[in-house]
Amino acid sequence: MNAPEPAIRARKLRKAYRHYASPIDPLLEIVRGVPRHTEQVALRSIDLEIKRGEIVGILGRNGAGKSTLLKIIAGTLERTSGDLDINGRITAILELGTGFHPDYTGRENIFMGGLCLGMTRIEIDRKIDSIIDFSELRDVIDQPFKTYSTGMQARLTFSTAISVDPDILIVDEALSVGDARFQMKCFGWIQQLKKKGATVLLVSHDTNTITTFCDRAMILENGAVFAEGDAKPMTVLYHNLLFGQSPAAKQPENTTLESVSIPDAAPPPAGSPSEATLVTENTPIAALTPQAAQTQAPSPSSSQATGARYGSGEAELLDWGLVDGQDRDMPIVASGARFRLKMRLACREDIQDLSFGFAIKDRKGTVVWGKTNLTATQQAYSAHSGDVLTVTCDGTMWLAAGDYFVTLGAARLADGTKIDFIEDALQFRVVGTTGIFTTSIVNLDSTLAVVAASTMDQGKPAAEALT
Ligand SMILES: Nc1ncnc2c1ncn2[C@@H]1O[C@H](COP(=O)(O)OP(=O)(O)OP(=O)(O)O)[C@@H](O)[C@H]1O
Repeated sequence: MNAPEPAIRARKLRKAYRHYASPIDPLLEIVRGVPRHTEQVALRSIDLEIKRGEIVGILGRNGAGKSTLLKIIAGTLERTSGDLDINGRITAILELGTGFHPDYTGRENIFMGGLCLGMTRIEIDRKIDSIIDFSELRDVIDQPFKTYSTGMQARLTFSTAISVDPDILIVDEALSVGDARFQMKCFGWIQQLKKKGATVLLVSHDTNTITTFCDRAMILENGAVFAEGDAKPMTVLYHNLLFGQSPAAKQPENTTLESVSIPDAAPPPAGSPSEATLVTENTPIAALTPQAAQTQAPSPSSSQATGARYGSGEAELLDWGLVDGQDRDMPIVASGARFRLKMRLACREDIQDLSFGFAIKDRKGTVVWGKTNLTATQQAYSAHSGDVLTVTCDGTMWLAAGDYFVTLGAARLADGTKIDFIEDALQFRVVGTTGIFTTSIVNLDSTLAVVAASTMDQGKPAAEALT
């Protein structure tokens, strides 16, 4: 049996924009037959294949060629050379309000947008109520589009675009301007679309969005596919690209990464994890203790994981860990146990505006918790060359069962420059969450009670009947 046709297939896709010094130059070029332009190559030679039903994320720095690629796939921009096969009805949300007229009302713009998307008037008439409902803009739908906030424009653009039930949906950052609740609604709709077998191509600079929603991701760099593979390793690689060494040193062009294999957590330390004792409960979170410079070598713990490391080098993390009350590594943490996250940072220079942070991510790369001295104390910290700072963060593990990763490091408060940051520096497993849904994300400290009230209680306030 033949493999099903991919939704999108590109071979040697190239795009060179022409720059003319003067508006008359294109005409002179034709008349005189002599080139009067310079070329900006936006896409060099892109090969890609996207299967039906896949959600693929595209990452890349500013100017990498993402929008150019999406516009060519969407058919709004001509390619210079190469082959492109598209199988299915395509809808693209490339820029907010594209094709929408600022003086027309929201309702009129739904009509115009719908016609541009290939719907008939009858089809639009049939769908307009559900479009307005999805946008949640019924109160202002008869006001001019130009009076809408950016988020409201995003709602109308998205709601109109998705009403055609596309086979292929292309979204270029447009969702990032909507508020968080509307974004969730859109992503929920995208998941539904995927279940129906549609293909989604999503550009986002937000790596959480990529790991949460995408099956695969692709990094564009300098107009070429730098790497592609499972979403999670691609986001780690992308961080490397942004903050680490030069791309050439990290990953050869056009290579495919295998998915990150998450090793099983090591066995628990001596003593059952459920016996994990309180770690100095009264120790303040992010207690920062400057100490005399120490030369102790890093001591890898059993829960150390691997991840990208990047930073300016003004200070260096010496060691880090997730430990219990006796300072033992906790590769396995019982739900409800106290824990301490810690790291030691050796300063090579005087640093006036230090901030430190820990974040916990789940297997998909979604940050499920994070804390810095800024959120905790709203203060930056000053350190001198030669200081070794010990940073600790104590807490109670109320995450649901599963595997998690800790990202940690130090940054400058003023401009966010990373000083020494390690993605996924630690890995741990939470166990012992009985009595909650296996799909739970957190294990809230909760009890379930049922009170049977007789019909005699009717008329009493519900709260009273339940106490
Ligand atoms: N209309 C244009 N005319 C000339 N050059 C262009 C044009 N559009 C894009 N470019 C150039 O092509 C390259 C790729 O641009 P593109 O917008 O595709 O990048 P991008 O990855 O989407 O960037 P960003 O993340 O900033 O949106 C850049 O060097 C840009 O300057």
